[in-house]
Amino acid sequence: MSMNSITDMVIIGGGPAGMFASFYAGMRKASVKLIESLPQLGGQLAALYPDKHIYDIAGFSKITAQELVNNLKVQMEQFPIDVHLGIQVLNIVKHEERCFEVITNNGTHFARTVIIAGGIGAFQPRRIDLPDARKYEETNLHYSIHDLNFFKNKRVLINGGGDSAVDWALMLEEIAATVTVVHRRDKFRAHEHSVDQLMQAWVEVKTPWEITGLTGSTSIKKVVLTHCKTKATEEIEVDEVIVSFGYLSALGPITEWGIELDNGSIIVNSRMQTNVPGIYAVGDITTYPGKLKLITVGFGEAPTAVNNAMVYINPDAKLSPGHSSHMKIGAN
Ligand SMILES: Cc1cc2nc3c(=O)[nH]c(=O)nc-3n(C[C@H](O)[C@H](O)[C@H](O)COP(=O)(O)OP(=O)(O)OC[C@H]3O[C@@H](n4cnc5c(N)ncnc54)[C@H](O)[C@@H]3O)c2cc1C
Repeated sequence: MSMNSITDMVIIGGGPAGMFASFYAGMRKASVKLIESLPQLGGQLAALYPDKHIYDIAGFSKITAQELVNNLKVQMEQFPIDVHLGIQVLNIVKHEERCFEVITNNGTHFARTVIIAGGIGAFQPRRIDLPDARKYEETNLHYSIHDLNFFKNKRVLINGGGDSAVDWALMLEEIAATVTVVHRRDKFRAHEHSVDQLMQAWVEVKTPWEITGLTGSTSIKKVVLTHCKTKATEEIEVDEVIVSFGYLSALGPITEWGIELDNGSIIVNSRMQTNVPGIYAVGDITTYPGKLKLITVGFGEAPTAVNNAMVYINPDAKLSPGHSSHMKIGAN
């Protein structure tokens, strides 16, 4: 292994704490890989409450969670952060001083230091509970949308009653050949305004129905629906099925990495270092006396972890980089 194949920092978790830590590490000229299990950045903000306003971020009287995530992305993009989405870190193995092997479900990365910003754990979509559903994930069963054009002129069925299900239906209305929304309750949980739009769109809305069967050899050809009250059934031919039941999060493997925990949170010292020298932690996943699980606290912990990690990598490095206002960053 050449020294060049070792990254200065692997940051685990692309929530606000991991994103800001990535930016800050970039500002300190560290090479950085950011690994996130979801297909998108933003952690709880993007997954759980993108449209809600947040009022306790310094300098913003209010900002929506998704806007804050977008701003963090712009800030990060000033540096060549190597972002890996849809990848879950399974284990960290320490080989020698300043060499950690970060093992994921899609390969291994070597790092001089690791910063864990895993929040409340790796998010996974809440899956539909039907036999064979997992095999269709290889073909036409989706839990998120990456490219709307993929659905162009296709017959799309969306299952779910929250904001994502309704928003996706409205976005696909103009692109797909047909859009059917299936929800097991009569009432949607989405914003009233979006639900009104959905009812006026040419989207077919089927409530209270649920999916009780999927048929097709390698891809779903037909979806079996059952009416939740009358138990009547019907079949719909489809090209693509999108399931939007929200997310589950689980600390899962993080608890097995040999890092000292207290009640599921990682114990850190005032340098944000764990019991394993060279592994740091920031954000909701950390604990210490007086810890508050707030975005702004994670933002404060990130520079502490990064600057101390810089000294761990090179004991001659300065702990404080000085003030950013003395630096020249970006185009201006
Ligand atoms: C409804 C709601 C409203 C809130 N409102 C506010 C508010 O107004 N103000 C405020 O300060 N806070 C608020 N919070 C709390 C705030 O969202 C959290 O404090 C913040 O998200 C923590 O950021 P984080 O980066 O530490 O973790 P997270 O946002 O949880 O991000 C962690 C990321 O790490 C990823 N991850 C975990 N394990 C792995 C792994 N093994 N491999 C790869 N990726 C992994 C996860 O998928 C996740 O994306 C709110 C929370 C909720 C649920």
